Amino acid sequence: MARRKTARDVALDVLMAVEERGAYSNLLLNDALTKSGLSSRDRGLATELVYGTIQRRNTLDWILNGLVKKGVTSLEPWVRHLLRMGIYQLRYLDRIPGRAAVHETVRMAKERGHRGVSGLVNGVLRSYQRRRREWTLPEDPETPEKLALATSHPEWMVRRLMEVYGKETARAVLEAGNRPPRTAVRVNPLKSDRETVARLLSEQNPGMEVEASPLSSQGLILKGGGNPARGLLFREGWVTIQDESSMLVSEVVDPRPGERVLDGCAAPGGKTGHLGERMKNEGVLFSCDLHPHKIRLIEDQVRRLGLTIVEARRADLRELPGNVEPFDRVLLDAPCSGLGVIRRKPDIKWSKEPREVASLTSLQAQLLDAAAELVVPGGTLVYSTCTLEPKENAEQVSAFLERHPEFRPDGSLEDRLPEAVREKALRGEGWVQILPHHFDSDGFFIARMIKAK
Ligand SMILES: C[S@@+](CC[C@H](N)C(=O)[O-])C[C@H]1O[C@@H](n2cnc3c(N)ncnc32)[C@H](O)[C@@H]1O
Repeated sequence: MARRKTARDVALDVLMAVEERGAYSNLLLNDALTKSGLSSRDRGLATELVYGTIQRRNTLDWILNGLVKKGVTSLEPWVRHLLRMGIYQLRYLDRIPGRAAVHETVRMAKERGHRGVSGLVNGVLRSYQRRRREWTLPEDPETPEKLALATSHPEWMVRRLMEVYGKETARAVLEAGNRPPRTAVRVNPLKSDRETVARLLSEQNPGMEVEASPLSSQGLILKGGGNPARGLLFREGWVTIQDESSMLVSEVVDPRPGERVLDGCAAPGGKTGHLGERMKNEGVLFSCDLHPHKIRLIEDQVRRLGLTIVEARRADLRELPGNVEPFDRVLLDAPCSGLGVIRRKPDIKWSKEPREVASLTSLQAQLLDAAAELVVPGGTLVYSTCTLEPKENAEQVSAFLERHPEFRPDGSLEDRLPEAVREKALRGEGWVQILPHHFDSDGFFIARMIKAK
């Protein structure tokens, strides 16, 4: 009978699949954990190994390049992932004794390869244990190369962040990228209120600390004490797991009951759900996405929340003008390079390339042009991304406003932002940029514009 998979086996399978299929680590990991039958402790270890190994890849490869004769790229992919995971445990997981990490890694090498591979794995890990002082990271990294190594990000990203935000801020952003994401939930005002839900969550989850979010009036931050996605409050639609910066987006859209609202890039439906809640389930909420397989995710979301005003449809936003009546408010939460959500999806660091930004900015401009046509005179357009790249954010919006003199940046945005955001975030005319270290939340850009009457 086949041996049951351990946390390390599951983690290695996910690491290989992320690279082979180019899929997001969080989706693959969730899927693998659901099928694994692992205890909650082992699920925690598998999660830490997957995220940690991807997060620290730069630093791990720097070490491995000093230990593997022909360098880390000469290794078969599974051996490379296994060694990265082994070194990760030795370097970053103090609670795992070194000999257990080596023993388990060598066992996996034996099971998956021939004797030569397990010999190599054993030799590399033991050499690292003996020589680990040789890999001391600079305490105050001055250059982009050193900062890339110390924070384990690709050099092009470090250079770009330094160029845009300066060295100190870039470093704070990069360090925030390595911190584990906080869990936040949005309370559904159609079912309850923030105080009641905070009390229920604390009662139902011993050890969980619950705090009000400084970013959203509907948000709660949860620390420790279980997974809210498994609880009754989630299943019954009282809460939705969502990052606090994301919550701010629908608050800035500020839709009113009875209006016609479009969520133009909607899947998986996090913001659609929030818009529907704020509309008190009255009016029309048209929610579309390009990819047919994602429409079900929006439908599941709105059903769970008890929303009946949502029409979820597969559509290319660029083809909607002329085919639907215009809307009082349009949200364009555009596809982007995702540099603000690296702590949640660390694989973005290694899968994105600078040239992708160029193709994304051109897609975003096309989406914005289509969205503009879909707003009624006097209506509101909100553009948001979860990235930190100005070409996709403030520069994108400036170019849009030049192409569309019928729109003006909305100066009232300032008054709509919570005080904490006004104090910390970067702001321009009608836009706000939250960086990941400001609130330990996702990095987000939000711009609000008004169409002339
Ligand atoms: C950042 S995600 C949206 C996240 C969503 N607003 C939420 O809060 O859950 C961007 C979405 O845009 C969709 N998309 C990309 N190109 C599109 C297009 N031409 N028309 C409509 N949707 C598109 C992608 O499939 C993706 O789901």
